[in-house]
Amino acid sequence: MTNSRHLVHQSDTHEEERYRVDPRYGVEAEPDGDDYDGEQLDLADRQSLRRVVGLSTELEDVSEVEYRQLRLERVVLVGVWNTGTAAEAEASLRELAALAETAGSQVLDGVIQRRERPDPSTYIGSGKARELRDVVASTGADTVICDGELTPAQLIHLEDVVKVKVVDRTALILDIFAQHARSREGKAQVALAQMQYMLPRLRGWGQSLSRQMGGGGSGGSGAGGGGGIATRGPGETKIELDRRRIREKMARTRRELAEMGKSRSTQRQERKRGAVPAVALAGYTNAGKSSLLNRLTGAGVLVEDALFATLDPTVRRAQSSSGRAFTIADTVGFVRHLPHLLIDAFRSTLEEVADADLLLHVVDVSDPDPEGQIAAVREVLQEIGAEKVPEIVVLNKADAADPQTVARMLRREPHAVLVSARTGEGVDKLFAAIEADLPRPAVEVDALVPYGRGDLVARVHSTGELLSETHLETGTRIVARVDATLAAALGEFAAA
Ligand SMILES: Nc1nc2c(ncn2[C@@H]2O[C@H](COP(=O)(O)OP(=O)(O)OP(=O)(O)O)[C@@H](O)[C@H]2O)c(=O)[nH]1
Ligand SMILES: [Mg+2]
Repeated sequence: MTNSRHLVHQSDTHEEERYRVDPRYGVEAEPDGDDYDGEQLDLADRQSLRRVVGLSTELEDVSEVEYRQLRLERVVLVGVWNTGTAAEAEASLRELAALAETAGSQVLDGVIQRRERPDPSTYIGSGKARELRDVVASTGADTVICDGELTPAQLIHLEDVVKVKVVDRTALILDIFAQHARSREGKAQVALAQMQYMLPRLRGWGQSLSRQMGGGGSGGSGAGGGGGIATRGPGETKIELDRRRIREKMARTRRELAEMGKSRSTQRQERKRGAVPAVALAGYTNAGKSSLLNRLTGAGVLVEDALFATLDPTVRRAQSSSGRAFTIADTVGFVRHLPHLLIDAFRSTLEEVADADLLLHVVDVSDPDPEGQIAAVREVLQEIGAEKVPEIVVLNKADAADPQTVARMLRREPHAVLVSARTGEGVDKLFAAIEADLPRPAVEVDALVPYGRGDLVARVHSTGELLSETHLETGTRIVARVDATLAAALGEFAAA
């Protein structure tokens, strides 16, 4: 079907979805009597869904179409369990609860349903949806959060039954990211993901446009079911405008991000040219990446017992035990079912990880299911093309971990180092492991450097791998592995 208003109008009685328009337009979509009777809320009920416009200030000027704001809500969680064990389903819902709390919500209750696959219409099926409505009513919740990604139609149908707003995991994670983004790049990345999320949902609402005239919102021109060009009302123009403005803003944001990505990659190239190896921290959210960065470098990076505390990559300099310099980058944490549009939006940040010489994959070993976290992180690593980067598994929070879990993890991940960023335990071993795994500079040199060229000796110390150093009468005899640039600089002093 084409995108034409006209066609949409003609076929809209067959559409499954219902459509909404911001009540402030005065053109709240009218139920189409034929199709939607039983499920339709009346206008008052609809408005009692307490819709709030705009997910973040960033988006407010983009679109005035309604959006499901999450902050400070009283929520009930609902999950559909179709694979894995009951314990896994529960763990997933507990994580959803932690995410909801991170977003500022108060979790009142959680419901899990076993189904082959989510119900195409209401996600949990109509019977369960009615049960959920009772839970919502008895707890006084104002929001339901589903542990998955729902289609716009599922969200709307479920809302009609439970009579409060329904959001999905993707929207929740987007909201957390929006609250936490600080840098210009981070904000732009989140805004892009939010706009992408909104666009298909806008289309649904936009399709009610043909009813807007008949709905009386624009002064009752009386077009009724007539259709055709004449039915295009101001509301329609407005939605079209919103949609176009979102697309334009998305294009603009993409261009800005591309620019920022370019300067980030230039910086990275420069670091590369300086032959300073790049180490990146990666891992599940709340695993302790920022704490570890602070331990390794003394950097004052925000540490918080919250999911997704870090969204902006921080790059710091550090030194291995033998004095070799390397950079170390903190990054955004990963989570199960990280929305794809976020991975896309954060691609340039995540390139920091894919381009690293060495990954420190930080795992919270005090978690009941560290294996699940590792699997989720590796899935994302693969998606961003970082699966070939050498990796050290860092089992963090040793101080709080169950010894049996630790033993199990050490057996499972032989190339792992057990540490506690909190107590400092194991950090020396981690430094030694990093040292051993840093890429070896390419060229072996043997040079007699005159005492006047202490700068070259210092460069060998900080960027090369020193094999031997002897102080002779005429200068310092150095045998070392260094990168090509430094090898060239040392060329004129090559020992015979
Ligand atoms: N007991 C214990 N707690 C730790 C340790 N390391 C970090 N934590 C705590 O774990 C929580 C998360 O730490 P962060 O360093 O913010 O974790 P992160 O991986 O950077 O998290 P995000 O940026 O949110 O993805 C904080 O409350 C830390 O104090 C540790 O070794 N032991
Ligand atoms: Mg962090």
